[in-house]
Amino acid sequence: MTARIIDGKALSKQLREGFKTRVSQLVSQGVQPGLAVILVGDNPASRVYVGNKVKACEECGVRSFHIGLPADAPEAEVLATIARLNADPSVHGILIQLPLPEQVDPRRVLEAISVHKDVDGFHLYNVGGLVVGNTIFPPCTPYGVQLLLDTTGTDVAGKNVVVVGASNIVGKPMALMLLQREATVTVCHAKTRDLAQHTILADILIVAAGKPGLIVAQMVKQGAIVIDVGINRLRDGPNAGKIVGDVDFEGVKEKASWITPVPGGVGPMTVTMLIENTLRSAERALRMRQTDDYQEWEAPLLKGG
Ligand SMILES: Nc1nc2c(c(=O)[nH]1)N[C@@H](CN(C=O)c1ccc(C(=O)N[C@@H](CCC(=O)O)C(=O)O)cc1)CN2
Repeated sequence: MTARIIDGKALSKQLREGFKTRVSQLVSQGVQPGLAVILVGDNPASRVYVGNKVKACEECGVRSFHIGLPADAPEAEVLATIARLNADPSVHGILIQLPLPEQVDPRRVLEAISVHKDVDGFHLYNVGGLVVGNTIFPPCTPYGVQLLLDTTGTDVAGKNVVVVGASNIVGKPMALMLLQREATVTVCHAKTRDLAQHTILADILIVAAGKPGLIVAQMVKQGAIVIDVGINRLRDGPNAGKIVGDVDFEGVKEKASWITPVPGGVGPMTVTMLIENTLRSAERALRMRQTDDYQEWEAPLLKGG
């Protein structure tokens, strides 16, 4: 059996078409959705990702504000930039591209973003919301994976899901989102002994470890759904420069029922869900303006955020 492909590029295209209608509706009510993207330094991969985010904004009619800060920008300058954007009503979403240079503490910076504009979903309030199944902005990559899984028509309730990788931006939130949907979730990480003994039991295998070729066919259950979140640029060998995931695609596709490619699987969905969250934020801002009552849909805690 050869797996069917879960096409993140195609789903992204379809979702972005729908976004254009939502943007028109917002604009007709006087709200132009806006996303601010902060890049500190000039990491080449980060520059590409930020460029993709700005391009996606243009495609969907979202106004983008690209703020570039030098690699040696002090943390105070980053915090001051965020404070300015928090107060700017034309900005509905703020994201700071990760990783950050070492002089800038990512936690301090992420906590400085208003929870109302935290479209990456990395603020502690949103992270905590995942634990109780009620977050304002789900983090973009796991949110995208959830939609990709939905396209297979699979109900995750009761399924064995194994998440390989326990990062704060993918593995941990992914596990919480699937637990909320009543999956039986196992999280594996760098210290996990005998990874294959876990992965072989997975009805759904989600891999976000950042290690090319980590998952090979013998580690995968026949008929499993395999989602590859890894994005690795090969440095050496005949394929140097090529982008690959964490899964040996050619081998595993002969065993899985569904599989995401890299590129063209999860990556494009990360950017698409960022636009979804930005639109959601602009729609919330409009509702707040119309009713002047935050408590109608959010906890009072948010009032000062
Ligand atoms: N503030 C954030 N920083 C980072 C995040 C994030 O969600 N928020 N995630 C990653 C990087 N990332 C988005 O920022 C990201 C990575 C890759 C892709 C993507 O579309 N990949 C393509 C291949 C790209 C290529 O050819 O180079 C694909 O998989 O098809 C989108 C977003 C870390 N930082």
